[in-house]
Amino acid sequence: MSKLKEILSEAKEVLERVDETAVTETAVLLAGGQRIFVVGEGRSGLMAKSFAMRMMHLGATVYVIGETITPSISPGDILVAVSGSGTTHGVVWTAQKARELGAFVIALTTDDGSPLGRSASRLLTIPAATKHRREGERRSVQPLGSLFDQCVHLVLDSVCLSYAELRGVDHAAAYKQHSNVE
Ligand SMILES: O=C([C@H](O)CO)[C@H](O)[C@H](O)COP(=O)(O)O
Repeated sequence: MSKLKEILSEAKEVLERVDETAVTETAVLLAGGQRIFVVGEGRSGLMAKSFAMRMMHLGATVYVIGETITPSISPGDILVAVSGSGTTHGVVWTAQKARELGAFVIALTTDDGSPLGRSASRLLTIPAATKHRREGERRSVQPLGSLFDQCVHLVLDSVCLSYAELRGVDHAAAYKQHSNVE
């Protein structure tokens, strides 16, 4: 099998096990109009940022934790936390702190029982391999958490698609929000 086909086959297997109702419900929650914050480290953080960018195009008020222009989090805000392992210190700490501050936390992780999973108000479980290759975790031919990253990206794009439908944002409206200084 070609490498590309192998990756597609791995991602398909994981995505078929993602709870689509949870994906739709996530979009409904986000379309509620609250401010959205995202957090993640490394490649998980890049997936979170990519989601934040598209949500901005779709009209959401969205911030990336750790950026200089990110304001304080308040009750009613939603934090989307991405961590394959669910144990990355900064992400777990941010999720716990956000809950204490009254925010709603949506976690994307492979492990519902992880510290991040246990800190979340709602889970979007992605049953992929992580960089730790823990016992019971899905196998992958790809290095580190690549399979998790790919699947998170597609799941969050699916959230974006539902969000766009719910908010009545079409391609033309999203395009208007796209940077015009690049
Ligand atoms: O960057 C990462 C690494 O390359 C694995 O693919 C991870 O995303 C980063 O280390 C954070 O880990 P998790 O919080 O377990 O996703």
